[in-house]
Amino acid sequence: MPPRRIAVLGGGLSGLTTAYHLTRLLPTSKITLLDSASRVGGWIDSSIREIGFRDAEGVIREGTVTTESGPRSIRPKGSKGAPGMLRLLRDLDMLDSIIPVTHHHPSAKNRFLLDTSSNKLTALPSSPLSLLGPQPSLLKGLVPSALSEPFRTRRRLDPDPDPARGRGHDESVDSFFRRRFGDKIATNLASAMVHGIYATSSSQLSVRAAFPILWDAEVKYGSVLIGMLRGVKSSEEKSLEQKEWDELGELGRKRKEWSLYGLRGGLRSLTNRLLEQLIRDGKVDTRLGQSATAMEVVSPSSSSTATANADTRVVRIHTSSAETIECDHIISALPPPVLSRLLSSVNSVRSKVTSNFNANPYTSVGVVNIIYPIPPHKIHPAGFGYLIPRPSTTQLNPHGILGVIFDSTAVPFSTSSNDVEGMVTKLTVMMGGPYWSTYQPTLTRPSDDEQLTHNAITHLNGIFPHLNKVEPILKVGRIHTNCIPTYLPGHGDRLRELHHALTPAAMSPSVAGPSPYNDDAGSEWRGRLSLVGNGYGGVGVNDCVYSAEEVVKALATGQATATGLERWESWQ
Ligand SMILES: C=Cc1c2[nH]c(c1C)Cc1[nH]c(c(CCC(=O)O)c1C)Cc1[nH]c(c(C)c1CCC(=O)O)Cc1[nH]c(c(C)c1C=C)C2
Repeated sequence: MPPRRIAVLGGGLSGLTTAYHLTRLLPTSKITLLDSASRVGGWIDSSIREIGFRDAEGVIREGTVTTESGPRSIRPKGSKGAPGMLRLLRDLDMLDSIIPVTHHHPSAKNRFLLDTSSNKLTALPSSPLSLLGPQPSLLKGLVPSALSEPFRTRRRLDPDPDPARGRGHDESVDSFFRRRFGDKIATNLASAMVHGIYATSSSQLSVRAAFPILWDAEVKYGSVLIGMLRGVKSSEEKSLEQKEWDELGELGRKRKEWSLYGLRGGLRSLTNRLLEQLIRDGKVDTRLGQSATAMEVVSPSSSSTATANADTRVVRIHTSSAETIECDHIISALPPPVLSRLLSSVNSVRSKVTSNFNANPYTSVGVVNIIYPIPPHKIHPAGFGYLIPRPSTTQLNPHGILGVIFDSTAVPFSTSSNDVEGMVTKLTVMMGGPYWSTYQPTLTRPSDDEQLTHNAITHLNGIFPHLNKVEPILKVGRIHTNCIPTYLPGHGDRLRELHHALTPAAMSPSVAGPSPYNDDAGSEWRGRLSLVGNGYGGVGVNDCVYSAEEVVKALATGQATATGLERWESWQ
């Protein structure tokens, strides 16, 4: 029987999408959504800003521009959640808001790395043809490394004593690339890619959790290159995916031409629209500015007629406004460490349920949006932006810059002929992450947003000297503390353990081997807790939408388990 009363914790994209799907698939259930913030959206943070400036001819211009300090674009392929995201946009009547960026757009073709030894941009190869000529210093050796990769020996899947290389079932991205492609590619390409997605060190991040396709390619074909050419998905997976795209009709075909897409008004237009829909439907009790402070599994309150046995126990949530909410099921979209604190707030026994939630560190990213009153072609090449590989010493990157997004050309937000988007240059500088935590010597995290902004501008002036003479019209800095989890090697093993620990006892397979934990502790949560959000199966917006939809489907169709971690059942 699906739960009657469900509480969703967290009002970011994952929590809102969960609540939305609950209203569709479990329309008679009583749904409560809690978020400590007074606004929804979580890390999605778009702003429409009014600007005024004098252009090169001295004419005063006024208008609005969209800036993003979190995610800003969506990929129409390459992740399980890609069709679900487009379905969501269609069902919310938002297809007109899509701004497609086709494969021919400069943003799709021109991506750069910054060589910190020369402060020069290096174009990443955009096609096999571009690999034929001489390669710049950062990419020297790329072609021979790639061509020799299929002949490198395959990883032995036995236990490895080096924790950085995992437990034989996993290893870090850095270790994987060193083995398969050599030191140069690992240092220059893999580290930059990891900066641009996870804002962390490639030596810490699990390759299997973050880039499963690479791992699977080696397991299946003994080579990443051959795996990429032949594809790693089973024919069953491929036909299920194709079915989802076919169901989207013309949209499912059109998206093939897109490299990525943005949304008019920024990604916040999606989270705002979700909230609007929840309010309009009136089926979700949305409590903003109110968070859960503790949770426990208890016998129903005295007003209830049920008897106090294991089957009738309920979840009691204590909230920051000193209220209590009773429900049958929790769907948590909170960061796992925050959830762990809530779970152990009443019963503080050390269990797998609580300890595995705390296994991954989180990275903090400084984000600075800057707008200059001159068009982009006067400043930078048209393209997506640049990433900075991990330098040999942090002194070569004294402000700990991870990358810069050329927002004016990455996603063309311009919506009408009389707006000012095309007359200005929007840049976003991303910094921090491992420079503030793991890279040695560690750099000091700026003490305030002003220092952060100053560092971003100093960096840009060094790369584009022309900017030294131009005063920005707008500069806004913000540190997103603990915004992206770093999935450490062994992430999948820990999620499988968590899945078992949260699965109703009758369904739970026994996990072999001695355990340092009291495996019974936390067992009251079995069958009462589902997990969604970026703490588990991917940090992208598509991943978040996917995890939300899957959990709701599992609950609504009365699946044996709905932990949200079913995928890791087969991880070994
Ligand atoms: C707040 C900063 C973020 C950084 N990474 C992410 C966020 C939200 C998450 C992310 N970024 C990318 C992916 C890949 C898959 C995808 O969904 O597209 C993920 C999961 C790629 C990416 N990297 C940058 C951009 C603009 C994108 C496109 C997706 C998006 O709009 O977020 C640039 C970038 N992101 C980060 C850094 C340090 C960086 C540097 C230029 C961290």
